[in-house]
Amino acid sequence: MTTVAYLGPAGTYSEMAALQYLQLSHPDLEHDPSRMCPYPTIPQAINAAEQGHVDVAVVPVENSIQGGVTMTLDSLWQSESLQIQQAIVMPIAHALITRAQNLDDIKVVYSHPQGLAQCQQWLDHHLPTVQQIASDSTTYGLHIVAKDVTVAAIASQRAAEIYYLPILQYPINDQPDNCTRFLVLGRTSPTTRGTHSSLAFSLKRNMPGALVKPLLVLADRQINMSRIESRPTKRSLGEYIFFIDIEAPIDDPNFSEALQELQAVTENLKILGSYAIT
Ligand SMILES: O=C(O)C(=O)Cc1ccccc1
Repeated sequence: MTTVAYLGPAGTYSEMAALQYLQLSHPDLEHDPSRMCPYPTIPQAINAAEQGHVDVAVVPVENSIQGGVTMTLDSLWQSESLQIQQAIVMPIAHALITRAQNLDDIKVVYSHPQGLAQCQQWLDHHLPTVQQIASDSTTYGLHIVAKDVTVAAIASQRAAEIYYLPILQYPINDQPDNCTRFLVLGRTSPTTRGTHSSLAFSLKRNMPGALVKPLLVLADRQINMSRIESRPTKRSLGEYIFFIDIEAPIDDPNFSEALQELQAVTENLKILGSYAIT
């Protein structure tokens, strides 16, 4: 039985992505709640998959407006055994969930940092003096919303239904085309043939042109990158790990040869997975 770790409690966008994954990968199976394993933070969900407590973890990795989810990128780099099995892109539309009758009655608003950031202009305009509290997930604050009529949370419409709480306004995200990419991480190689691959590497020395060399390997072989992002190595200021997405499967011969060449011009090269995007 496939078990799935995700950022909880129930009603998060990660849970919606996890349910979509189960439906796509096991269309014949009936929905079984015991497959769904909520964790309070993204690193804990990833760790559960790494330790083998669950089969896969479904975690957000990038938002179309806010960019990379740094916790996911950092955990992936540190992971010894996890591979990206699949990517899932989901549209995200946020609701303001509260028992308050008017916006004027709201004193505090809770959400995940991505939720607050994706509604920043709306908040500045409609709730300029309200205290914003960043929490581990969009649904974390809903138990407080249930008790206190001056509290609101930014979460999904589905979350409002699950907790039987009213929506005062929807949608409140600043950009209508707000999307988040989620990754399915597991200890085995993906079963379906990939179309995309992800790599991460650190550089040998902090010297002029160090990043150009790996990029030239890809450019010379006409290999298209669909994303590049850097994160600090945490060793010393100014040293970075680069995360790169490639529009090619890992078993493409041209790409396999590029990987050999990349070994020579990087310090530590990690293949994070070769997978399909749904
Ligand atoms: O907190 C959630 O619901 C998540 O799954 C993380 C998140 C938050 C905001 C947008 C997309 C994902």
